[in-house]
Amino acid sequence: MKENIYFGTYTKKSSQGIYRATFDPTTGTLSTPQPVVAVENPTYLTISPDNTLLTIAKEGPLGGIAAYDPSQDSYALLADALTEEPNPCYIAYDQKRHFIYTANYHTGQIKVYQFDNGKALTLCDTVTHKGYGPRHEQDSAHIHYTDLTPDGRLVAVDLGNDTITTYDVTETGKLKFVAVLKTKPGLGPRHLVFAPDNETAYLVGELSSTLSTLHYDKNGGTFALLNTVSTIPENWGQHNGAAAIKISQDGHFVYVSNRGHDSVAVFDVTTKKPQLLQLVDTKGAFPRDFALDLTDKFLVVVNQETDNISVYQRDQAQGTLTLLSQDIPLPEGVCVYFDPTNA
Ligand SMILES: O=C1O[C@H](COP(=O)(O)O)[C@@H](O)[C@H](O)[C@H]1O
Repeated sequence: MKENIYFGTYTKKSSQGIYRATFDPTTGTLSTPQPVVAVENPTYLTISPDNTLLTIAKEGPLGGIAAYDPSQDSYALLADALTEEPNPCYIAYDQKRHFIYTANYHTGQIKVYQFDNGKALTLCDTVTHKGYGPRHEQDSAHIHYTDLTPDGRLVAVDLGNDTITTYDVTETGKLKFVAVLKTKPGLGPRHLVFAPDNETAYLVGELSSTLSTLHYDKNGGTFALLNTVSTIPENWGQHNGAAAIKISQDGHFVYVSNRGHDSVAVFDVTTKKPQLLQLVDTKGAFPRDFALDLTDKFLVVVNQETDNISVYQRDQAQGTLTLLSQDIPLPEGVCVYFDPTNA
């Protein structure tokens, strides 16, 4: 069965908003993405299990989130929550509690919304981080990611103050601080993924171009650092900002995109000490995001600055990638999302 794939974009140049394409997992063929939702800066998106498209959104000076109905081609707007502030950069949905969480890089804030009946978005809580780091990009807190831990806490990754913070979520959507891990100064943590064992997490450091292995202890809600490796070659002398991180369904391989080196780094993580297997050229500039398809046999990456998508076949036993295509057009691509509801 063909898979639906959505692309979030910046709309600073020619992009019209959210794009959708179909992906054939028997051949690895991706159709040319077409615009489906006209919205400013849908830079991150997700689809809830009950089939609501939730996205970062902007409307002139207002920033926030919006919810659309993807069951019809009109993608009717169900609800939005926009206020006078920069738009966030990450959105997550909590199916069990019907909450939505956002991370805002610019304000250093996490917001929690209730999404009842799929019709109204009510703000339940706002948490503001403080602090900074040694790099010029770390002038203040810059939360880049917030999502659920496997045991239902919330974890926030702050690039600005080099922290990984865990929160409990109350029934009314309030966040209660649990614990914080301070990384090496200047690491610039951006995103993390959990392994299927639910106690190992892999963290990408944007400013340091690193991949760190963390141990998550669900009893105390704490993270501990196990090791850190580079995502780029030692002799790379130009700018690089590591960006997206994904893990294979079997938990054996981790993938990280490198903006600058313009590659995807492939790691074997079977021993929990990542071993670099491959650095594949993304055939474009600034690979901001990528995703493994629903079968885990392919990887699709968007090159933000060259407006193209590249597709790779993934060897499921070895973890390695082989380029299949590199010239599928997509303006200002920043998010790749396979719709899990059409699996
Ligand atoms: O990875 C990055 O993300 C931040 C946050 O995204 P934004 O769309 O909320 O601005 C961005 O500012 C930064 O340039 C980029 O490297």
